Amino acid sequence: MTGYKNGIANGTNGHGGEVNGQTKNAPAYTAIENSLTKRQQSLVKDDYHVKGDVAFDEMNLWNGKLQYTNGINGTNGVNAANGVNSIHHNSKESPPSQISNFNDVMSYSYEIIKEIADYLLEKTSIRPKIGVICGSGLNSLADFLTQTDAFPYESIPHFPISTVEGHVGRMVFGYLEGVPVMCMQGRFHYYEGYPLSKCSMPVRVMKLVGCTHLLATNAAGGLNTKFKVGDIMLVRDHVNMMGLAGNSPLQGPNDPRFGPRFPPMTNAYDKELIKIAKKISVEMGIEKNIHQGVYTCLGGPNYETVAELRMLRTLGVDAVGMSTVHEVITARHCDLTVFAFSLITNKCPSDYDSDEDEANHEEVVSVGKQRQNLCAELMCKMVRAINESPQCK
Ligand SMILES: O=P(O)(O)O[C@H]1O[C@H](CO)[C@@H](O)[C@H]1O
Ligand SMILES: Nc1nc2[nH]cnc2c(=O)[nH]1
Repeated sequence: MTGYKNGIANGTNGHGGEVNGQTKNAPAYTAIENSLTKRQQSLVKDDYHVKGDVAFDEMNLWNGKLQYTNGINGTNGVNAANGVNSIHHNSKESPPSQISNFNDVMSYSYEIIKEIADYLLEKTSIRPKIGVICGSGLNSLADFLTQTDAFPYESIPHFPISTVEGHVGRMVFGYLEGVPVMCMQGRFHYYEGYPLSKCSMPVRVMKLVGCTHLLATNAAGGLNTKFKVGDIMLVRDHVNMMGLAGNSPLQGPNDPRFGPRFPPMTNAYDKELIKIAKKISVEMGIEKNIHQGVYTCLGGPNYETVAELRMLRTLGVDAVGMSTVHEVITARHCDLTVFAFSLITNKCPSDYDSDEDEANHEEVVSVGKQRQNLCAELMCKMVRAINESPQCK
């Protein structure tokens, strides 16, 4: 292991750093800073003032200089942008023990994600504006793309593989309604054994490929008694149960090239796009089957007990699944505009004597397949609307 010492700088990405106590200029960093939106700049600036921020504390970003007093160069070839604060841990040969999932949070540096994005951009001439994630049973949404270039996950450097039935495991580039998109035909879940940061890593790839929007779909259990199987819930908000329990895709060193240490989530799901989706549902004549609501993600893979479902309902949750929330947090962190919908694939029982069948994945996938055309139509119309929205210009 390279080991790490106080003040070691990164040499690979043009950043300066403090080497043996001397500060170097960081021109590349200024370019990154300039590329951030005003909102991000102000948040990153706030961030910089937060004492104890893991990766970038003691960083003099605003003078165009990057000073790491406690940067780390080392494990898995990471650079100082992923440096870990060693204030509590000086000059040791092993990762700080207080970061229990150290290798996980270090495994997808900005440079690695850039490498993935560059790999894809080199292999396709399509320049997507919108990243789409297909939920369980909704893989066929990708079949609506035209002029496609498809990349099985195992062919993409550093990519995890998809292990869940109903998730094909390909990144498909193509056009929907003439709009360039990239589509994850299969997502990664926490229950597959991937840390949340890895599950949502492709969202950062979407950002670096040039997307401005994320359109996420999922299969979910309906808690709201008004929801019927086959209905669609436009996600208005989420309750981040895993986050409340201390698990976040943004855990670990923050790299401000993606976004600020403490991103807000007040308007995680774009209001305008929800309005547009409602209008579209009227045009499609399915307004009775479209609802708005709150989604939550649990770790899975087991479905919920009746007591858990009652608790979630009390908390104001309308639909429950095992995905999306960490993807949305990652997307908002890097300033992608988000639209998401859940296909209600099963009803969640509220008592032990319920007539409802117990949730099972076959049913989930089968309802997805039955409703794929409806979901595809909504998705196509939303893609067209997003493309016409001012943020996409
Ligand atoms: O969220 P998506 O991937 O659509 O799938 C949902 O359906 C599966 C369970 O049947 C879980 O993976 C859950 O998250
Ligand atoms: N957690 C969870 N995920 C789902 N995905 C599809 N249906 C369900 C459900 O009832 N619960």
